[in-house]
Parts: sequence; C-alpha cells; structure tokens
Amino acid sequence: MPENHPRRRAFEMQKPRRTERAEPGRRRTERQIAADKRRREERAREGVVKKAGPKTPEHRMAPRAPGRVRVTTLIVDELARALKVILKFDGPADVLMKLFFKSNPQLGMRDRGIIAEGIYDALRRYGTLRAAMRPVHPDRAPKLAALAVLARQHGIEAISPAAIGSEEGPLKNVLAFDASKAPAHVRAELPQWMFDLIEAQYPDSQDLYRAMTEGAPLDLRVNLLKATREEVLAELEKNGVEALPTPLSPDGVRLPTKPGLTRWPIYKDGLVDVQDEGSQLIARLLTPRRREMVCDFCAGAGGKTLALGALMRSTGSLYAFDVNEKRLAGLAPRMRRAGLTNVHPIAIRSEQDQRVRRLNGKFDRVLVDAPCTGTGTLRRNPDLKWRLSPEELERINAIQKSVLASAAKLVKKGGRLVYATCSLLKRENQDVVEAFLAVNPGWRLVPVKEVFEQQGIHFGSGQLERFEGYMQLLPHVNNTDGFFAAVLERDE
Ligand SMILES: C[S@@+](CC[C@H](N)C(=O)[O-])C[C@H]1O[C@@H](n2cnc3c(N)ncnc32)[C@H](O)[C@@H]1O
Repeated sequence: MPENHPRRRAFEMQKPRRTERAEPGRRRTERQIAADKRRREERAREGVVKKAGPKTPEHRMAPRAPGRVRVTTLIVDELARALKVILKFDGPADVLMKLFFKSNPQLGMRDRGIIAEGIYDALRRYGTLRAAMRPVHPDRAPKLAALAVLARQHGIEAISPAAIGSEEGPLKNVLAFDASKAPAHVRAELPQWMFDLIEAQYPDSQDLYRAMTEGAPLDLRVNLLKATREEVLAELEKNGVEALPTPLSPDGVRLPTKPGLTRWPIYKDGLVDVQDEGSQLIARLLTPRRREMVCDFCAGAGGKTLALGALMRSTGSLYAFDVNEKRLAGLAPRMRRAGLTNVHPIAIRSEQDQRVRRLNGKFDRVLVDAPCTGTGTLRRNPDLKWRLSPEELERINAIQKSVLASAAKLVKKGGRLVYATCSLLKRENQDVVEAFLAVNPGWRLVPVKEVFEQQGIHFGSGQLERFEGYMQLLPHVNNTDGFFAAVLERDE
C-alpha cells in the first residue's frame, strides 16, 4: 500500500498532536496521557488490583471466563474509533485493524484482545446491530455501536458506568431489540442477495448461519519434510498448549486458542504452517506424487503450494503461477522456511500468458484454487459479506471460467486437475465445473470420496455423498472453512 494511500491514513488522521516529552527520546501524545490518566482513575474507582498478567503467549488471546472482563472507558473509546472507520466497509477489515493497532502502540495486550474481539463481533453480527440501532447522530453512532457490541459480548454490567455515561438509555434500547421479529436475512446476519443464494442451496442453512457468526479454530499443517504430527503435538503439549489432531487431514493440528505462534521455534524453523484443515484436504485431493510435474495455477502467497511441495517430498517440479506479483513474492521466504527446493514461482500477466501456453500438455497435476467471493471464510473474514455484491460475483465468476479453461490445457492425457474455491455458492462451484464438462467431453469427474479413501481419509456418513462427487466442506459440519473442490481427469 503506498505511503499516501487513504487507507493507510485512515487512523493516522485521527491521531492527536504530540505535545509533551515524557522521558528523553520518547514523546507521549495527548491521547496517551489522557488514556493513562483515565486508566488510573478507572482502576481506582473500580478497585482493580494490578496483578501480573498471564505470561505464556497461548493465554494472551485465550477466551476470558464470563464475568471476568472489565470494559473500561479506554476500551469503549478505542473500539468506537476503530468501528467508525471499519464499518464504512471501504477496505478489508484485517488491513484496517492492523493499521488501527499500529496507530495505538500504547494499548496493552488484554485491551487489544477485547477490542479485536469487539471488531469481529460487530462485523459478524452487523445485520442485527444495524437493525437494533435506532437513527442516532453520526457523531454518537460509533460509541453506541461499541457499547452495544461490548454489552452483547460481556454483559452490560461488565462495562464501567463512566464509559456508558449518557448513553445508558439508548444502549438499553439497542439491547432490548427483539431479533426474532427481524427479517430472515437479518437474523442470518447476511445481505439479502447472499442469503437468497445460500438459502436455496442448503437445507441445513440455519446451522450454517449460526456457525458463520462464530470464531474459527487455528489449524496448523505439519511440514512432513521436517517433523511428524506426533512430534509437533508433543512439543505443543510440552509448552502447555492445548492441541488435537485434525479429524480428517493426516497432517493437521487444531488449536482451540490462538497463541502468538509466529514467535515459536516450530513455526520459525518451518515445522508447521498456519493452514485451515480444508486447504490441507484440497492439497491431498490433488495427490501429487514424487518427481511429477505439478502446477499451482493461482498460488497466491503459496499456502497450498507448500502443502503440495511437502507431499512431493520436495522432488519433481512445482510451478506456482499468480497474476498478483506482490502476493507471489511472499512465497520465496516461506519456501525457504519449509525447506522446499522444487518450487518455481512465476508471476503471469493473465491466464492466457505466453509462459502458461508454452507449458500446455506438460503437467501431471494442476491445482486451480480459483479467485472467489470467499463466502466460505466468513468466520475469519466477516467483513466480506458486507463488501461483496451480485455484480462482484458476476465479475469473479467470469474469471473462474476463463482460468479453469486455460489451466485445463496444461494437463497431459491421464493427468488430473482440482478446481477449488473457498465459496459456498453453487454459482462459483458446481456450475463452473458443469459448464466446463459440458464443452470438454474428454474430461470426467472423479468422485472425491474415492480419492480420499485411497489415502485412508474417511468422512462422516453422508457428508460427501450429499454433494454428489464434489467436496463441499461446511463450518457447521466439518468445523473448517467452507471449501469446495472437484477432481477432474483428462481421458484424452
Ligand atoms: C484463493 S486465492 C489463492 C490462495 C492460495 N492458493 C493459497 O492457498 O494461499 C486466488 C488467487 O488467484 C489469483 N488470480 C486471480 N486471477 C488470476 C488469473 N487470471 N490467473 C492466475 N491467478 C489468478 C489471485 O491473485 C489470488 O492470489
């Protein structure tokens, strides 16, 4: 993002002027001084006794026991400041959150955790939040929204009365909102158009909506070039981190809490990478073998490339294409960390690029992890649902069809292609594959169940059968993101 990009300035513009020199070489802002003063006053008023905080990283972001959270004026004010920018939905929330916390170095770990959870909750349940908030002056709306979110999460009694101040009446009105009388798409916390598409597809939609408003676990993939799953589980246990093997992926580990993993040796030394179990299963569906020619057509920063490379035991050739040069640049350091030497990242101009066409008919396996709406990842990226539109779906859909057509030409006779998305929508999934098969009679659909069972991966009864040869993972069924995949084989 360029230095003068409006998003970069989103929080800086609201930064107060520097005034006083607190100690040599370290200036403090008016905001910091005021925040410290407020904190001291609140602590005194609320009788908070300063205790040593939890030391281990896994405890820092661990869910707090109900009734133990104290929501201070600082938390309310800072959450309001963040929501004022993020709820405009003119940029990805994760980027804006990063900028917000960067602009706020004085915030402690505990306050950051509460504010981050508040932002996620506001985004996940923005439908009912907006419906519950009566028209209010725009200057007051962010604070009222922040109070409502924090009260929904922790209870109104957890909030310092000083922080509520004159908003007590409006806050009680918001909390009294009866969501059961709201329209169905509001109750589902989705925009109407997306609700209509999902509703038409999933008979168990109510469970799906509920799961999409909850948090996601942290999944790791063990890099089999460097460690076994048992070794990683033992190392986590030794450090007091709760972890379990993922139910389906043979290389996965699931952590119910979110430790500061990137500082740990097992991460730094490339023994594990962060990857949803669903992504791990997509790499498994391609079943790349040693010494094969494999292509990851939409590699991005290489999450699935690394999984494929490890399955190939770093042999053969693994081409990683992407049109986004910057994203692809993230792959090189990850490859080094993972100890992979068989990956060739290539930035392409489009799916029609000359460098792609020169390789037609050369690959044993091709993965198309297509650009998509990301509707399967709403637990992690809840802002997406409010930022997407039917027009954007149309645009992405055209790219998906064109990328699949080009990528398929790379596959040699007898070779395989996996088309995957992290979308819940049939339009981006089954419809794209069926349109492809209709005009490419030399290709056939290989049932995913067959491919998984050959690798000893067994889904629960009916979980795959209901999608008739395809894979559609669902958060409420598999506790993964909502991934789709189809395995296609070229017969002639
Ligand atoms: C779902 S993301 C890929 C994520 C990645 N495979 C991973 O596991 O982290 C889709 C990627 O497709 C890329 N993309 C978009 N249009 C493309 C095209 N025409 N050809 C190749 N890649 C494209 C995007 O830049 C994006 O990185």
